Amino acid sequence: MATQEYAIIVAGGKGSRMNSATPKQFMLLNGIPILIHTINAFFEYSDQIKIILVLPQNDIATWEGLCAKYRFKKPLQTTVGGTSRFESVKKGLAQIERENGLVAIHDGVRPLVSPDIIATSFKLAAVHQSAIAAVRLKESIRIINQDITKAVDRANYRLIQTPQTFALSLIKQAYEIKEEASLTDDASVAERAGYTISLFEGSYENIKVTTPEDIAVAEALLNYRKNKG
Ligand SMILES: Nc1ccn([C@@H]2O[C@H](COP(=O)(O)OP(=O)(O)OP(=O)(O)O)[C@@H](O)[C@H]2O)c(=O)n1
Ligand SMILES: C[C@](O)(CO)[C@H](O)COP(=O)(O)O
Repeated sequence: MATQEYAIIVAGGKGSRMNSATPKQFMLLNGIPILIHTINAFFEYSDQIKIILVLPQNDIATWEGLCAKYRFKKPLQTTVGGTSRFESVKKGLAQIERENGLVAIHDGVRPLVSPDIIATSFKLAAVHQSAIAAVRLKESIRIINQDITKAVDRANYRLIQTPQTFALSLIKQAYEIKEEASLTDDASVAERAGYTISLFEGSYENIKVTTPEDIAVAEALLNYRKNKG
């Protein structure tokens, strides 16, 4: 691996939409915490990758317990997150001293990311400076303006996922901009900072575990994968 590859796995959120006492990144899928599935996918992609894991301040002890139980091939660097995803990513980036290399920023709660998707994101980011996983819409959509709704062409839209992989210098510079609520992902931050965004085909399996039914969907997808072989 000529270029150093990093992954920032953001798991610093509270999971308020999940309505669970346990933050969703620590909830179990087939008996294994969501975050462990996510980390394993990155180590399956490469054992040379440097992982920076962003955690909630209150869950460091939970994490230490998981480390003792799951014993990763390589050590991970950890840091405490902030009050928004933007702040958590920024804190993750601050852990990387180098300016050259590539970094995949990934939601800790997307446990079904595949090593292939991670590999594609690094390959494309090496060429285009950014590589953002995205999927086509499977349903019709309408735009809403007060009481009036209007059909729009779904072919003009994409659902955006992570990993969102960038040249390190680009994304470090981009994250110097002021935070705004509309900047919900890293591509929005890079775009606001003036950079062009490159998309690539993500996967419908790469769901974000957000609300309670997503746990059942994620487990079903894990089993689907296992049976597919
Ligand atoms: N302050 C935050 C907020 C979010 N995240 C991470 O960003 C990813 C995507 O965010 P989301 O699904 O919105 O997670 P939460 O913020 O935890 O959920 P909610 O919005 O329902 O509270 C998650 O892996 C989450 O842990 C983070 O690292 N730090
Ligand atoms: C980063 C992200 O997962 C891309 O789809 C998404 O923007 C996070 O949004 P959320 O509202 O914070 O879950």
